[in-house]
Amino acid sequence: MKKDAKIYVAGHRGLVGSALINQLSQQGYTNLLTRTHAELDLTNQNAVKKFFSEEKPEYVFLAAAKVGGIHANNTYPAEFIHQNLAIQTNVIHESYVNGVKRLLFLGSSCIYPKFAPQPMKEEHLLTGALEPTNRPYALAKIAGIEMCWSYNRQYGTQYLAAMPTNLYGPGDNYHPENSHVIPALIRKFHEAKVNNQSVVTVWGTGTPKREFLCNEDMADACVFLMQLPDNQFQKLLESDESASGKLQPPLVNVGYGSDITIKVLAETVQKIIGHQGNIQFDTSKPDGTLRKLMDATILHQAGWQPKVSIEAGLEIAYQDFLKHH
Ligand SMILES: NC(=O)C1=CN([C@@H]2O[C@H](COP(=O)(O)OP(=O)(O)OC[C@H]3O[C@@H](n4cnc5c(N)ncnc54)[C@H](OP(=O)(O)O)[C@@H]3O)[C@@H](O)[C@H]2O)C=CC1
Ligand SMILES: C[C@H]1O[C@H](OP(=O)(O)OP(=O)(O)OC[C@H]2O[C@@H](n3cnc4c(=O)[nH]c(N)nc43)[C@H](O)[C@@H]2O)[C@@H](O)[C@@H](O)C1=O
Repeated sequence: MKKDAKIYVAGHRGLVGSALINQLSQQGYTNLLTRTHAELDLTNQNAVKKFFSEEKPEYVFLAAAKVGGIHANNTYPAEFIHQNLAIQTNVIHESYVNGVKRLLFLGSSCIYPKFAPQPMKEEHLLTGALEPTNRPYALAKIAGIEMCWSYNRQYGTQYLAAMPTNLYGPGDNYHPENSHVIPALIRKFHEAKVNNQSVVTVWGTGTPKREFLCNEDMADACVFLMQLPDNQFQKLLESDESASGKLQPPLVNVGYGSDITIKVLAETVQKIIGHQGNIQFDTSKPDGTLRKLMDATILHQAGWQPKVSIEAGLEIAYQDFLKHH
């Protein structure tokens, strides 16, 4: 990507999109193209068509999506499948029609089977049943991967799908019910501290494990992937050398490398916030997948590693929460 290349960051005000804008700006990219949701509804086929034909971006980071935690996914399944299918279909197709050089589609670790072997490799896609709490979202993301792969095969495009693990960081959504676990716990422990409440309720049993990556690292990995020289990028698109010997979609895992239980996460957040008191587990709430650690060997072999530890990342996230609440 040349420094003056026209780069469209879809979803630039979101957790990942905002970090992408920071990362690209810091690296000297000067021609960033953005539209807010109000300016361009990516579920609107005609609006997306008009936007791409007028603007002709050269590179696309597709970080716009309907996103939420376990409760939101479970409560609004129709919105999750409809909006994600529409956004990605419109953006991927118009990228093809308008000659976009490279596109990075962001999926999610929930595309892998609920009981996939751990750590989960790219080749585990479509080898078993999905976790029910986020199946509509996961199926939309799987369709997005298949669409990237199909366009690459039929039209020779260069569309790569990156699968992030659970993300957090500055600019997160701190909604009490609809957010992911880290922003939810930051809010709960902070509110308990300022209101002198001794007990904080954490959903589920506390035993599920999650792998967490800071949005700054996620954006760094996305830019790293899009900057790969042609031969290396092409190799990721055509990675058919899996252990199973089967053809593989253009898919790459983006993870931190280790996971922790929700109980340990809650205790860590409690300590960082300085809340004194007890944690109680509400087992009427779903646990979701028990474990979903990614195997990020492909990305590591390409030369990328995360930089932000979970403790450092949680500190940064809490400071961001304090700035805005
Ligand atoms: N956060 C996480 O833990 C994980 C995220 N991912 C994936 O990473 C990507 C980025 O997620 P994240 O940054 O967390 O999500 P956010 O919800 O923070 O940001 C998504 C962005 O997309 C925009 N958007 C949503 N719908 C539309 C639409 N119809 N038209 C235009 N813009 C729209 C939102 O705008 P507005 O808010 O105004 O609607 C928002 O700016 C997504 O593909 C997500 O699936 C994958 C795994 C984990
Ligand atoms: C990234 C990923 O995010 C979603 O999946 P998830 O990993 O299950 O997401 P989560 O962050 O919401 O929960 C993680 C764990 O944490 C527990 N938990 C405890 N207490 C709270 C709590 O207060 N809020 C939330 N949200 N969870 C809590 C919760 O019960 C669960 O065991 C997908 O739907 C899908 O969107 C997706 O791809």
